[in-house]
Amino acid sequence: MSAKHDLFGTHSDWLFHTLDNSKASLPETKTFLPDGTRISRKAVGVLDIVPPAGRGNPNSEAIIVSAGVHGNETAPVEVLNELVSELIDGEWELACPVLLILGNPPAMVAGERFTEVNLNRLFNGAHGRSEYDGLAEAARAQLLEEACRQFAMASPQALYHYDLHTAIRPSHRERFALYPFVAGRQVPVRQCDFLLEAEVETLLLQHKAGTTFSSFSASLLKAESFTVELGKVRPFGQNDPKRFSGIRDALRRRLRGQPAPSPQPPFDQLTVFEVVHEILNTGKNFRFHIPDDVANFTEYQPGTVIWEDDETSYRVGHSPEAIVFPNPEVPVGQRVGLMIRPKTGSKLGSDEKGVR
Ligand SMILES: O=C(O)CCC(=O)N[C@@H](CCC(=O)O)C(=O)O
Ligand SMILES: [Zn+2]
Repeated sequence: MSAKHDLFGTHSDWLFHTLDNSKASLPETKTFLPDGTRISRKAVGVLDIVPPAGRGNPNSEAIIVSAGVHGNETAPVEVLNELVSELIDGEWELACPVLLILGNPPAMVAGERFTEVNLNRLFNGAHGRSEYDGLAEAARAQLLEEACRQFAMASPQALYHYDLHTAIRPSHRERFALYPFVAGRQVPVRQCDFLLEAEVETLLLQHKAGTTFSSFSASLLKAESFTVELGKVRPFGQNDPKRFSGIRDALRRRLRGQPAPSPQPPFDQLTVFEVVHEILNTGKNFRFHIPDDVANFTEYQPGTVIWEDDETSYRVGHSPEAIVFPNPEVPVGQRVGLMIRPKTGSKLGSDEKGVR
C-alpha cells in the first residue's frame, strides 16, 4: 500500500479526501514515505508531517500553514494541496516539521465563508463562549488550537504560522499580510524578506490582540505569525495558479530547508501600514458610510465620517487613512473593517532592523 492510499484511501489527493469527509470525525492515521518522513492525519484536513530523524533542519524551524479557514477562499487551499501532492509523490524532501491545515471543510464544500459562525473569530479561546455552544465551527477552532499546541510542544525549533486567505473586495494592493499584535514585538527582517519572496509587498501592523487564528498562535504559542491575503475570493477551479506562484514557491523553499534568496526587484521593499482603528458593529443603529463595492486600501481624507451610531462616530484623523476589509454584514460586536495609515518611515528594505 502507498502512503497516499494509507492517508486518503481511494481519493486522488488530500483536498478530495477532506471535502468528501468534511463532517466526519476520523481516527488519527499514520504512514511513512519511502524516505522515512512520517505523515499523521490528525483529523480531517490536518496533516502533521515530520522528516526522518537525522535529516538536517538547516533553518531550525517548525512551520504551521493553514488555508481554508474561510471556506470560499479556495486558492490557498489549492496551493497547500499541491505542495502535499508533490511531497507524497517524492518530488522533494521535507527538512522541517510542518503542520498543514485545511481550516473549515464543511464551509469549503458549501463554497461559503462559514456555515454557522466565522471560524476566524473563535480562536484565543473565544470558541468556549456560551453563545457558540454546540456550533461545529466552535468545535473546529478548539480542535485546531489543540493540534497547534501539540505540534508546538513536539517541536523545540522556532515556530512560524502563515494563515493564508483571499479577500472579498478588490484591492489596490493585491497581496498583503497582517502581523498580529503582541506587546513589544518587532517584525523580524527575515520574515519581511519571506513575505517579499512570496510576492507580498504590503504589511499591516495590528494594534491589539484578537480572536483570529494568527493572533492565537502569536499570543499563546509565541509563533511568528501572519495572516496573508493572496488575492481575491474565487470558487475552486477558477483561480489562476500563476498569481499564487510566489507563495507556493516560497513555502516549498522553506519546507525544503533551502537558504533564503535575497529580495529581488520589484519585490524588494515592504510598505508598512499601522491599524489606527477597528470598526465594530456597535448595534446601536450602526451606520456605515463606505459604499459596498469599495476596494481595500481606498483612501479617505481627514474629517471624513466613516461610521456613526446613536452615540458616537468615527472621523478620519489629521492625515489620510485607508479602509481594509469593509463588510457591514457582520453580527453585532464583530469587525466591519480596519482603518489604516502608512507607518512613518514605512519602506522597509532587507538590510534594515525591522519595524515598530
Ligand atoms: O476580505 C475580507 O473582508 C476578509 C478577508 C479575511 O478573511 N481576512 C481575515 C483577516 C484576519 C486578520 O485580521 O488577521 C479575516 O477577516 O478573518
Ligand atoms: Zn479569510
